[in-house]
Amino acid sequence: MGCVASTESASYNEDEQDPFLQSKKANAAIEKRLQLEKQREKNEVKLLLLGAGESGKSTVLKQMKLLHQNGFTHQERKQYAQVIWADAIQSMRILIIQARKLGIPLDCDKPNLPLATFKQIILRAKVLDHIDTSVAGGNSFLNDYVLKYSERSETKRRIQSTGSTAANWDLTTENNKENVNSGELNIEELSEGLKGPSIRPGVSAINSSVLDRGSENITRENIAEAITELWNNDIGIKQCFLRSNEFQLEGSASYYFENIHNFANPNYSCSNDDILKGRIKTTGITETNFNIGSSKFKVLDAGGQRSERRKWIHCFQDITTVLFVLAVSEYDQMLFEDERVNRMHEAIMLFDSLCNSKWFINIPFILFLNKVDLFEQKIRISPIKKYFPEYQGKSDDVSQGLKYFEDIFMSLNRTNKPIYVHRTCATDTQSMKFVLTAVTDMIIQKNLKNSGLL
Ligand SMILES: Nc1nc2c(ncn2[C@@H]2O[C@H](COP(=O)(O)OP(=O)(O)OP(=O)(O)O)[C@@H](O)[C@H]2O)c(=O)[nH]1
Ligand SMILES: [Mg+2]
Repeated sequence: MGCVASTESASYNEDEQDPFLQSKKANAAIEKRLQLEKQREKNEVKLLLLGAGESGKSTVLKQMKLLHQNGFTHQERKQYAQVIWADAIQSMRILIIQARKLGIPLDCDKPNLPLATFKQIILRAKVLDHIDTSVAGGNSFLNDYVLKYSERSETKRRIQSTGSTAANWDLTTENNKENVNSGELNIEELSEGLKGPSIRPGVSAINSSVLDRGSENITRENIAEAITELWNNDIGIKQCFLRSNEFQLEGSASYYFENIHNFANPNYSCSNDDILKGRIKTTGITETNFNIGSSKFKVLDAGGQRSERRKWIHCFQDITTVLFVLAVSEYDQMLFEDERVNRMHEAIMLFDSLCNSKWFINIPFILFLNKVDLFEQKIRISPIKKYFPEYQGKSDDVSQGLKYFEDIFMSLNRTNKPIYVHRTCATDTQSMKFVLTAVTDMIIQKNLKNSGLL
């Protein structure tokens, strides 16, 4: 026994001193590590979310976080509470202003009606006095806020945009640059000259006295009450809302109004549904990692507005699958960036250039026909034919309408790659669970097959 042991030990020592054997061992170890790395890489999926602004890309990512991560952080819940509160007040303000522009009579413009007081509260409230801007996102929140709500920026957007099609997503062009300057913070411009009739004595005495003491005395409760009253009781506001495809309004405005008393609480922490309904524009490209089954998913979420698209090319390398999100309900709306361009036309142009680009010749595409819930509500009041005269289907037939747009997108594919289509409502967690499970399973299977692991 002892003899064997001593022989082994001797041979071990000899091996250790043999430089040839040592380097052979080191090579073998490196080889093994590389093999493992390759195996891991083969199991890694890079999913790229693309589509025009507001189509729902980040909402899809949020659903993935709910499904495969621990959901949202406390900070995110607080941040969305601030952003939604600001957007709710501005959305009601926009409805009042746009009603005037569209010639829709408002009950809150009628003298002697209590609604006039509520209108004044909304027009006079200084939104930024009522939120914690640092929690809402600091400078990027302010920049986005100015861009969204300043009338001056609105005019500038129209002037600056080229309005042409392909050039808008030329990754090298500087034409789409939007000059965001926080020095232009002039939100009160919105209500200037639109103050309407003065408040009559005796009408809604409590709120009138709030206003008499100046806008700094307007509380969050006053604002929440005003929004609720105008939303529930002013027929003109509802009529204007039904025509919101004619101007820019947050897609979830009605949800904000209906839940305004939650957002009015400065300590409110958003629920999952609130966050799914809330909107924070993506700037740049975010990367989120998930472990799904034995695969690693790297999900890249790119900002979809025109000025953001110049950055896209930086993440086109080594993509496993592209998920293109289309807001199918937006066939009757104009771009936020350029109000002369129809949102569906923009999405068609975008899909055409991406699907047939050299980067993605052999990369499978998934197409989400998103916002089907809004599409269903909309087609009855806003006929597809008015915006797409070639449409031959019935004006109130949801599946014919969806098929029409699906066919347009499928016909754009001039490559041999497959396109997998799903009809989605990205804000609906239950249905998205099924869709995303099917999608990720399919991607994993395809990826393993392509890597020779299956
Ligand atoms: N009703 C409804 N709203 C949706 C749906 N999908 C997204 N939204 C809402 O649409 C708004 C925009 O969604 P985002 O996910 O931020 O859009 P995005 O594509 O990431 O936009 P960018 O970051 O600007 O490119 C949010 O308020 C969402 O809640 C949907 O299927 N139905
Ligand atoms: Mg986004």
